[in-house]
Amino acid sequence: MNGTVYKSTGSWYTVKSVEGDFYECRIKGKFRTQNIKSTNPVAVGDHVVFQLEDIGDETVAVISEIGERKNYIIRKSVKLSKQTHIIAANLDQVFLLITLNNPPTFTAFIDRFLVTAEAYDIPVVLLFNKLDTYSQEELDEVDYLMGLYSHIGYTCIPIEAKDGKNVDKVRAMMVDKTSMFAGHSGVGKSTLVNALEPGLQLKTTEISEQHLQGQHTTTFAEMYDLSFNARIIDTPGIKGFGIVDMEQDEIGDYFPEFFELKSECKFNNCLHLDEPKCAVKDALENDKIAWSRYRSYVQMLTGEEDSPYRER
Ligand SMILES: Nc1nc2c(ncn2[C@@H]2O[C@H](COP(=O)(O)OP(=O)(O)OP(=O)(O)O)[C@@H](O)[C@H]2O)c(=O)[nH]1
Ligand SMILES: [Zn+2]
Repeated sequence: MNGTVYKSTGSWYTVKSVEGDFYECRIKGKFRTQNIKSTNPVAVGDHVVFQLEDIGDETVAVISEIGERKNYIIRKSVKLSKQTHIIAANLDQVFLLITLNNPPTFTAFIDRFLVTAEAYDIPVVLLFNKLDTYSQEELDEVDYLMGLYSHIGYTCIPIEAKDGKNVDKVRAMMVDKTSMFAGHSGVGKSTLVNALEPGLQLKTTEISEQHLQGQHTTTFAEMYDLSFNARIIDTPGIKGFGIVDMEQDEIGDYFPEFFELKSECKFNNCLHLDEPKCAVKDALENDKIAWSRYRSYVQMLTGEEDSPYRER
């Protein structure tokens, strides 16, 4: 049978078959995990093949194969820093919620997130939330940012999650897809999910209560079916994408507007810093590339880890 992994606890996997039934599955033997040193061979979102097998008196569902992943997001395992933990696989899109205030979302954070998503090969949609709380000046800033990012090619939607404004636009984009929501704590992720699907209880609060009690819990991602033929992957306790290891000369390729100009730079390995005849620097001087984007790029390149804009 074929199915998709909805939940994983480390030894058991909840799989939904294409027929729509849920099975608690085990895995058997060793899996080739596409050259990733990962602590978990099967992740939420994985497409799997499984069989019902009789073991003794019991019938057990056993996963025997994992389909090729179109993308996946990983974290370093806490205990074994060289090993990684696959959080989720086969995401169609991630919605990044952005607020100018309460909390502030800096462009450096947005850009770092976008670069990581480009590296993971996951499309991002930018949702500018809490528009009802902004002054005219802040609304102008939102307009500017939406212009900037939509020009690069990212879909931008202004929303008010609390009173449901434009939530229908988000819903329409989610149909037939597997999505994830990201953004700083307090940007309105839970509020938006509640507006999209009233009554859906995600694990977020449960986890933070456990944290308050000082308990260490491993957080596992979980997939949920929504009533309008959409799926979301909830990753309790995980706010951003973390940091992907990237080679220096690869970072610029994940800024789409830089990548587009790269072939016009004099040197094909141009890092767009002080090289002569750099098309990216030219575009920057001519206001065709935003300074905020270039600043984020240089920050990532030079690894200014102590920057106040660093991802939380
Ligand atoms: N005024 C206004 N408040 C909003 C809006 N969206 C969310 N909020 C409020 O912002 C606060 C934080 O929202 P949450 O949905 O809990 O934020 P979150 O991103 O889920 O936060 P974490 O669970 O910490 O990651 C709540 O008090 C919401 O009511 C909005 O569009 N307008
Ligand atoms: Zn260049």
